[in-house]
Amino acid sequence: MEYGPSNSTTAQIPVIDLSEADAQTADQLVKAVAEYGFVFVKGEEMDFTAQILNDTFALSKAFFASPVEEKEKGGIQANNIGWSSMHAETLDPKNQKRGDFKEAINIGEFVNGKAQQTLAPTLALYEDNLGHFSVLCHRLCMKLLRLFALGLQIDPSKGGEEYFSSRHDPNKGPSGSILRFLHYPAVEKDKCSMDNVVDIRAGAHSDYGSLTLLFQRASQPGLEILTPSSIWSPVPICPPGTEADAFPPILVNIGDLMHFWTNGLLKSTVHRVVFPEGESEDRYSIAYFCHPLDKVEIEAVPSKKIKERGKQDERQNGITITAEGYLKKRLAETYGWGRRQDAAQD
Ligand SMILES: O=C(O)CCC(=O)C(=O)O
Ligand SMILES: [Fe+2]
Repeated sequence: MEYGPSNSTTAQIPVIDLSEADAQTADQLVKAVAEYGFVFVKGEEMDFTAQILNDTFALSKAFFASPVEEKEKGGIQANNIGWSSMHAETLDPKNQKRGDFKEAINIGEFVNGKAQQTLAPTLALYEDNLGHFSVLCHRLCMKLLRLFALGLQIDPSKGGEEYFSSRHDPNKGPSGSILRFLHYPAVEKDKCSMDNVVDIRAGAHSDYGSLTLLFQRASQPGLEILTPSSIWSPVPICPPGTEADAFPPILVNIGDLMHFWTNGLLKSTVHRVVFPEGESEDRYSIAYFCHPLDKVEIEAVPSKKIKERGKQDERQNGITITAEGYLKKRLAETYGWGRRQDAAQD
């Protein structure tokens, strides 16, 4: 069913206000991601403003509009950083004949406000703004990670509320966290064939890391999630009650690493991006993929809630892996980089 048709009813993803970052909010948040794998968050003190978002989207647009030769100079590398051209990525290889109808630029971590990669001239001019945006994203992720730990009732002697955030602290070492701009051009209907699902903007997949933030533009839909009953549901951009907000709430989803770490309590959900029905415009989205520090061992989380759930822990089957090892394995599977002969089996 991972390539089935879309339902017309939008997904009922909860919207949570983070202004009061208390135990009740933490509980709501954990419940939402345990059920849907996705949640919308809002709250003024997050430091994002409509202006910052508009400027960042404008920068993304300018980058994608720049000459191919310029973008190619920073082509994607095995470290997952750089520009991936149209169709270069195939997120659902079993069901796609052509690669995703998208291009993307992955920007790695900033160190003291400086990008650790050569930025194309369009982006280089705004390095400070990009660095600031990436800091705001990470700050929000740290806040969410604290709330997850609070909601999961992690043993205070084992790190308590700081259990996840301390393992994502950029001052303690590098991680695979990525700021990603995405561009999905509008395609004429007869040039793509969604009916037999040959072409898709982003194939069905789940994200790899701890959590992802996603920023969308009000008139550019396309994201869908696979619901537990195997139905594809469109994700609204401005869910009910947020229409009057200065900008749409930020969409958060759980990645596979966090799913594995919490033994499936915080759930990663399969999603995809489709061509909307009727007239469409280009879609621009911005994702922030938050990963633990490379060296972090993904050990069983000392949480009362996870224990109470009583599901068999996958890590008891002798699996020990670092965050870096986990990410490398997933990237090899997506891009065929450094693929080992046995990669498909594990
Ligand atoms: O553009 C979007 O809405 C989703 C992007 C996405 O799912 C991804 O890059 O992992
Ligand atoms: Fe994704």
